[in-house]
Amino acid sequence: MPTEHLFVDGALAAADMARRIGVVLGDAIAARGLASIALSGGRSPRPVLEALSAAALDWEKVVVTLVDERWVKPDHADSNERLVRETLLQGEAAKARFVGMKNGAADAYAGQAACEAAFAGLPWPLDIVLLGMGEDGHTASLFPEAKELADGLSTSALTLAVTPPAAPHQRMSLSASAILKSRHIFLQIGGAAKKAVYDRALAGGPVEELPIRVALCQHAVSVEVWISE
Ligand SMILES: O=C1O[C@H](COP(=O)(O)O)[C@@H](O)[C@H](O)[C@H]1O
Repeated sequence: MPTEHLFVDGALAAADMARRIGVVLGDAIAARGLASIALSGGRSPRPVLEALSAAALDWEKVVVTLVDERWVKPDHADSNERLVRETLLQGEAAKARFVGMKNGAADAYAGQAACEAAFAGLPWPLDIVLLGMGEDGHTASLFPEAKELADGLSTSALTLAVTPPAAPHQRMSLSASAILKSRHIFLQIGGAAKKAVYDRALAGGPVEELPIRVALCQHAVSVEVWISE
């Protein structure tokens, strides 16, 4: 069962999540000399990343990467790399080592091998994988009904290319096995619609129906969830 942090206000939830991330990264640096975090994109993480950017950490010892990426140029409005650069990687936090998913290949499928090679060089297990969730139950870019979902749930590769059935842009995503190669999974759930999906996912059922169950219905990695109204 995940540890739930409940907030009436999304801004308070984001501030608390940023504080907790800072503690875990600081502890990792103290214990191992290095900290690592994989970040989700979309709308939800923005206030968390802005707050985290101000954390008093030895940022040169932090590796920042992505849980998923849209196959668009890094200056595109939908780029998760752009989100991370504009929010987290500012001031002292710009000293962190960023490893993105997008490369120069023409599409995500052609770019997967180079992305996989880059991700093989990350310090696994990652200290934190920060997940979001769509109202369809997708997490990272593991979408229900995507033709790549079965592969994403079973492959031992760290990454895979995905075409979302109903969302724009090809994606690169962490696989389920990579998400679980982590010391902590943190999840953001904002609003009543996502809370209803979260409750349904927790109740159990096929992971193919609600891929967020990759994180919620397992016992190998501790999961903390920040829930706001
Ligand atoms: O497409 C994506 O969606 C989910 C949820 O995004 P949000 O905008 O509803 O917060 C996100 O976790 C994922 O990383 C992103 O690429």
